[in-house]
Amino acid sequence: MNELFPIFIKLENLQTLIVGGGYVGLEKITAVLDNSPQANITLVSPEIRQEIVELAGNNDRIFLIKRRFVDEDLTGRDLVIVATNDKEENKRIAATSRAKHILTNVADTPAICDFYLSSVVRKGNLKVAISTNGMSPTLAKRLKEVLGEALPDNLETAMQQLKAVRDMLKGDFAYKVDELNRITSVLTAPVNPQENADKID
Ligand SMILES: C[C@@]1(CC(=O)O)c2cc3[nH]c(cc4nc(cc5[nH]c(cc(n2)[C@H]1CCC(=O)O)[C@@](C)(CC(=O)O)[C@@H]5CCC(=O)O)C(CC(=O)O)=C4CCC(=O)O)c(CCC(=O)O)c3CC(=O)O
Ligand SMILES: NC(=O)C1=CN([C@@H]2O[C@H](COP(=O)(O)OP(=O)(O)OC[C@H]3O[C@@H](n4cnc5c(N)ncnc54)[C@H](O)[C@@H]3O)[C@@H](O)[C@H]2O)C=CC1
Repeated sequence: MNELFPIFIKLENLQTLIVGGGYVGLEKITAVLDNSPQANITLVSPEIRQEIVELAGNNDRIFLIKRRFVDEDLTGRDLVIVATNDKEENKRIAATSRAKHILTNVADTPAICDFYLSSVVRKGNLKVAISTNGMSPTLAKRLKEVLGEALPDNLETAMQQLKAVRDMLKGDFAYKVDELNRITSVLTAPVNPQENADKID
């Protein structure tokens, strides 16, 4: 069973630290920025991939520190992603970070992560995050592709119309819930068997 609790975080309100500026560091900073372009990110690493340097060049919320991690780098951070190629150092950084109650992800050791990144389907305001509980990130990536194709593009219009109705509805909470459930019931109603039979004919 997957016991992870999914939440959607406003990273622009938090301070994120990424340790390691190699391939995985690049993947993680890209994942963060694709979802949360306003995120405040500090990345510390003695060697930093050119793609990361370019990202930082175009974004004044990204700070690069070109040296090895020191414990003081954790000061003022809310979220840490550890992605060096030194497994033992990754473990040590994670232990120090957790001791400071900072939510910590360690790219090469799921067992000591407080959270995992997910595969993300995005359609306008809709976002679906997929977790395989660390079992198969590749399956998560494939499912993202399948769901992305399957979800209709007009969901954004539906969402905007429902928001307008939601903003318009007067009355108490229970009334609003009833109304919104009534209007959207068509989305989950079983398809009329007679209608299907007509189509087959
Ligand atoms: C536990 C977790 C922790 C975390 O990183 O947060 C984790 C751990 C590990 N990943 C590894 C490998 C790969 N990871 C990817 C890809 C992604 N990995 C992501 C998340 C997660 N990866 C978390 C669990 C998510 C879940 O529950 O499903 C995604 C979804 C999100 C993101 O990273 O942004 C992103 C897809 C994004 C997308 O495109 O949608 C690929 C495929 C590829 O790159 O094409 C490969 C190679 C193929 C393979 O191994 O499957 C290894 C072995 C390293 C080694 O062998 O050295 C470990 C460590 C281990 O398992 O021990
Ligand atoms: N979670 C995931 O999605 C995946 C995780 N991994 C794992 O992630 C780890 C990193 O892999 P890559 O990025 O490919 O390695 P890499 O060799 O490309 O990059 C490692 C980076 O860490 C930096 N570094 C080393 N020691 C450091 C320190 N003390 N402080 C700060 N930075 C330091 C290096 O300068 C380098 O920039 C590996 O252990 C790998 O097994 C690999 C693939 C996917």
